[in-house]
Amino acid sequence: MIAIEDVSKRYADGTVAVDRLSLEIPNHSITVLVGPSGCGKTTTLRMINRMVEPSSGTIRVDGEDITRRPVNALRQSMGYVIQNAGLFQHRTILDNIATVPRLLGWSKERARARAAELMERVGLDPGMARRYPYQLSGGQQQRVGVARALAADPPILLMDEPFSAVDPVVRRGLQEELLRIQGELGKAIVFVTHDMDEAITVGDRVAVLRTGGKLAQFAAPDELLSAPADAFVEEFLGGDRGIRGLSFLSTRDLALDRSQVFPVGTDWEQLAGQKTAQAPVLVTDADGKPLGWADLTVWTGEVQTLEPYGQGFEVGRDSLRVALDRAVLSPTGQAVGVDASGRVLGLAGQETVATAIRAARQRRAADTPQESAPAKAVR
Ligand SMILES: Nc1ncnc2c1ncn2[C@@H]1O[C@H](COP(=O)(O)OP(=O)(O)OP(=O)(O)O)[C@@H](O)[C@H]1O
Repeated sequence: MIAIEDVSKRYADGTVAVDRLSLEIPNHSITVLVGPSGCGKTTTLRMINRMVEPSSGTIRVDGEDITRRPVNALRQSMGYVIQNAGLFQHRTILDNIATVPRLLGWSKERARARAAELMERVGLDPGMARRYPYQLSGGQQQRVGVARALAADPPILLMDEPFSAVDPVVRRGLQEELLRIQGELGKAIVFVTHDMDEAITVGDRVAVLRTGGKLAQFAAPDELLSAPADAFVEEFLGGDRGIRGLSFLSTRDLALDRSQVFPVGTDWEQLAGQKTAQAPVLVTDADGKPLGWADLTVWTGEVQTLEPYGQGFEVGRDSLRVALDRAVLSPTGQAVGVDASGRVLGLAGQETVATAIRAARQRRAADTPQESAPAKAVR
């Protein structure tokens, strides 16, 4: 654990960048520092690896005051990733990644073998090993930056706006990749961004700083969205925080309706005469996978041309936000809930989703353990 205890930083010109900051950053989690430009995020991060020395206060790693450790040893225990990756332009991708192991005295072969392993881990094609940074896209360069920071397997990873310089689509890919890697490696990651959406996507806990380097709120993303500490945090979170908060509520307990789901081979003529046929029905293939919507109210002797069902949601994996989105976009107002292999489990209309939202809110208000556990956004 990294413990920042009552730390302040006043630069030589008198600027107070960080003001009496206290934070506990647990192992095996991603802690995000977020806030407007100049609020002291980078200064805080750099005090952890002693690129900047605090004016007062103490920082401990696993209980030990970091000023007691030799700076080199401290930095080797912390991978560091910066915006634009900061790669060595005259070195190949493989040798960029092998930099720290080589500094630690590993043989060239061992360091390169480790670098090749890391390329695979961060999703880089092995064919890129011999290329130079300028021959890679911005997103690929960032992956190299992450691989390089992980090369000596440090327990701590410091990331300063690592994905800010790439376009939004690539950025989302990098965020997902980071979460996947973290799921495998379980580092203590401190991640700086000025983008609240990014903070909420990658963070287990988010520290919101205000100008002048003061902590405004330190909380799990769903708590930030549902209970911002003050007007500053609320404004920084931006609009539609209610809808965004649905990303943290699971579809696991949705009351799905199966009464309007029928497989091919159903006796449609008989069904057309029944009450169920007054609403659109979802037709599935023999395997239970959705084919499309059919309208049996105007029976012409065969099933009307099927209307595409659009996209479904995976029950338990996707969030209520996704389910609501699918219901809003559905031609029938019903979202199609499927299992991991794509078979239909049932339908959920907007009202069903709204009921699930109310139930989740009530559970949260009652603070049952199920809802009070630190939440990571489902999809
Ligand atoms: N070496 C320095 N000397 C004097 N002031 C500094 C120095 N480095 C940073 N500052 C000031 O300290 C404050 C915090 O800067 P810092 O870079 O930590 O903020 P930040 O939140 O990371 O900003 P950004 O999002 O724009 O990168 C700013 O007012 C900045 O101008």
